[in-house]
Amino acid sequence: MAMLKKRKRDRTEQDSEYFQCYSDVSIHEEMIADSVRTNSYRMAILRNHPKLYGKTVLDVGAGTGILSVFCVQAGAARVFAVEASSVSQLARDVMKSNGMDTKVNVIDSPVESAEIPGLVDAIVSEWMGYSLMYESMLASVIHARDKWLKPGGLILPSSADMFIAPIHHPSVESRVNFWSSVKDLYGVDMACVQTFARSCIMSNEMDVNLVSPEDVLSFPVKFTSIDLNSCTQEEVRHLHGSFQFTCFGSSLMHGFAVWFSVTFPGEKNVILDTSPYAEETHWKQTLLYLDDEVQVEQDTVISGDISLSPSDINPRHLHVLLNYSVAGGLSRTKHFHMGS
Ligand SMILES: C[S@@+](CC[C@H](N)C(=O)[O-])C[C@H]1O[C@@H](n2cnc3c(N)ncnc32)[C@H](O)[C@@H]1O
Repeated sequence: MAMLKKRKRDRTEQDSEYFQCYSDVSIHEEMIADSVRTNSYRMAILRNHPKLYGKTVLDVGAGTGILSVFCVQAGAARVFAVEASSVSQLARDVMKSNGMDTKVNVIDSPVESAEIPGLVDAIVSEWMGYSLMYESMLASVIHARDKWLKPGGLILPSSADMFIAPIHHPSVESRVNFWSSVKDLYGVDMACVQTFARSCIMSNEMDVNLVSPEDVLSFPVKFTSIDLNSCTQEEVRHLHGSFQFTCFGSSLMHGFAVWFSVTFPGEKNVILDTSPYAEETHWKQTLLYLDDEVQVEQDTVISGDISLSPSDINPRHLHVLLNYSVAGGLSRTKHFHMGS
């Protein structure tokens, strides 16, 4: 029997599949309902009222249009709301419902092929995916910035930082231990499934999940930063950074958590923080599990490096390469995937 091989789709097919995901209401519902996300954008846009008043704004990936509405509320004279998925129709309805259809031009197109008359004073975009780079939407924002943003124009958000920390994750133990509890439930001994369960959980797939602050085993390390005013396509395609942690105390380490924050400039910066120490967002944290848990003690040193890049099969998907060593032991390498 012939092996089924994953067919590598061409870029157009991948993009239409990607925009199709944004044609459903549930993803927009999740984003708008994420009050940490939506209120951070709202506050950041309204606080930039002195820079937006009477100005022209480009909203890259406008979705249902809420950020464009905030821009008009902040005084923008004209907003180009560019949206490639079919929800652009809804954005148009939202503008009408809010009496903003004369100020906001909804453009149904990928930003890469949009026609914008002239340069803009500001760009706003919510482009961040899981682990910041999943979906690779930042490339579209950079494209728009280089083509349409006036020199010295405003870009919201203006920077992004990525963090990593070693973690304990109690769900690994509870899911593995579930198999030994089956005997109490139904009288059938299924403890032999535990090893398989552990290998499935601690796989090469990245897990989007929440980490409690008490399960972070050391101070986190900021391993890379992006300046949205100046970053290039090449720089953001491969993000890389190193880390060294000193553990707080005795614990079982299951892996690493990765998260990001973005900063909006203004008289007072607004920071949208997706860390385990901040209020929960729909991005949660991204977990990278080791193959086997490791016992760490107070002052155990964990060092290594991490790289993020688009997957070879689909550039919207994410590949992470992690090298790490615990207590000066053997250096280990693990590849992780999100999406493919
Ligand atoms: C994370 S959502 C944000 C939606 C909206 N701005 C909000 O804050 O609710 C990203 C949106 O950008 C759109 N998008 C992604 N890449 C795009 C591109 N190259 N051109 C136009 N729209 C794009 C997606 O279809 C999606 O609706």
